[in-house]
Amino acid sequence: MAAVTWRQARCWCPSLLQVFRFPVAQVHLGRPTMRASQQDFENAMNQVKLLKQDPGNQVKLKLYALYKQATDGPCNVPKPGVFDLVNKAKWEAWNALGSLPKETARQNYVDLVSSLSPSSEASSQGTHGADEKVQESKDIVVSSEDGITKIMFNRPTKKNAITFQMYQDIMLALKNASTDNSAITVFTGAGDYYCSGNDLTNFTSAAGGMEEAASKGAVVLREFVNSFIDFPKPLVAVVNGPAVGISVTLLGLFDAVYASDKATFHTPFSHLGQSPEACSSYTFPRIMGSAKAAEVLLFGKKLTAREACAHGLVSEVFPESTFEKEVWTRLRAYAKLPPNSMRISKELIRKNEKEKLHEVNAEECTTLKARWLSDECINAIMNFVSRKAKLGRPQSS
Ligand SMILES: CCCCCCCCCCC/C=C/C(=O)SCCNC(=O)CCNC(=O)[C@H](O)C(C)(C)COP(=O)(O)OP(=O)(O)OC[C@H]1O[C@@H](n2cnc3c(N)ncnc32)[C@H](O)[C@@H]1OP(=O)(O)O
Repeated sequence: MAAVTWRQARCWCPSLLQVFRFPVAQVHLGRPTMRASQQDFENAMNQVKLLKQDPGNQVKLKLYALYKQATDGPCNVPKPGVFDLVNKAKWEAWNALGSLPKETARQNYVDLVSSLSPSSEASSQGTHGADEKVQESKDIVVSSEDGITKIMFNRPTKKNAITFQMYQDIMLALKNASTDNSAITVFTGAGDYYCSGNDLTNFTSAAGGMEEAASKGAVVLREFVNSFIDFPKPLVAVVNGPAVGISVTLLGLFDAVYASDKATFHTPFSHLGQSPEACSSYTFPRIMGSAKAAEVLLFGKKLTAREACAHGLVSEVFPESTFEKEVWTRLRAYAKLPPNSMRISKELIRKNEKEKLHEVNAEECTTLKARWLSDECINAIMNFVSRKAKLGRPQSS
């Protein structure tokens, strides 16, 4: 329906940039709380007016929606009538942003404009077309095809362990995916593992002392998990092999989890002298019940894919031989569903617990920061780094 309306709108009004008339003078912004300042935002608005090439109606609608969200907040004006095609298309684009915070909308607006400017045309952030690589980074590969943005852990020689840079790349990928043309976003892993969790050398290789690394780690982790809590589109994990640590706990924030029958789910936090993250101290007991969650989070009990499915963490398990084919066929069909409807439904599902999730995330990060400085954790990491310990092997003291 939306596509038809938009096509009609294009015929009726070829120059939507004029129709949208970005009202620079009417901007009243609060104190910026994220990275894009008011000045960045205003600069971006001016940059839009200087664009040499028409960015296309889709992009203009997106700009309009982000601008309105950043300045007025969520759309709460009545929907224009069916024959008011242009305003209806604009309203729909704005309304689709749901409760996206003003600061995030402002940041996304600035990012979108910067991706349109000539200087960044050749940069890593491309426009999001079919089967297109949309983000170049060594260990996180982002591509877009058939309405699906795929974010792939791509460090198979290290079992896709997540480095500091990969945390940053994933946050950027999620931010881009939240406003690109795709309907759903999918995480998967390259090679035999889905992901072996946090790279245990993140802390040992960090510049500065442990104290500094722990403080930085807590900030990065909080921001990283927030980007999953706030992600507005359906988020799906295609778990192609074993998953460890944070790659497991994050699954509690996904909308669907499809697993190969060779996947396993392991959260060895006590073995590592650490504590749960990614809101799992809240999501896991809710998903699997407190008794099973305790086994998994306190005692590090590894779940098979079928066990994880029986306990509600996994949506469905597929035989390894047909896993990729079956799952991607299904996802391509899901990606054809009306995207606004999916976003709105997700928002309804998440709305009542978003605040709670942010609260839990903050508390888990504070707890982890202290854990990272504990002897238990430092010894466990040093044991791994010096190859004395690996999951499943007894730890030396
Ligand atoms: C400035 C600070 C910034 C910090 C940024 C934020 C921090 C947020 C932290 C959030 C908290 C997260 C917690 C977790 O995720 S806890 C879980 C951590 N993961 C592990 O404990 C797994 C450790 N790995 C293993 O036990 C085994 O490698 C594994 C069972 C996964 C596989 O064993 P296998 O025998 O099949 O393979 P190898 O051991 O030979 O592995 C191949 C190579 O990969 C390296 N590897 C694997 N996993 C990790 C890892 N998690 N971290 C670092 N390196 C890893 C392994 O060392 C091998 O490398 P080499 O070939 O060079 O020896």
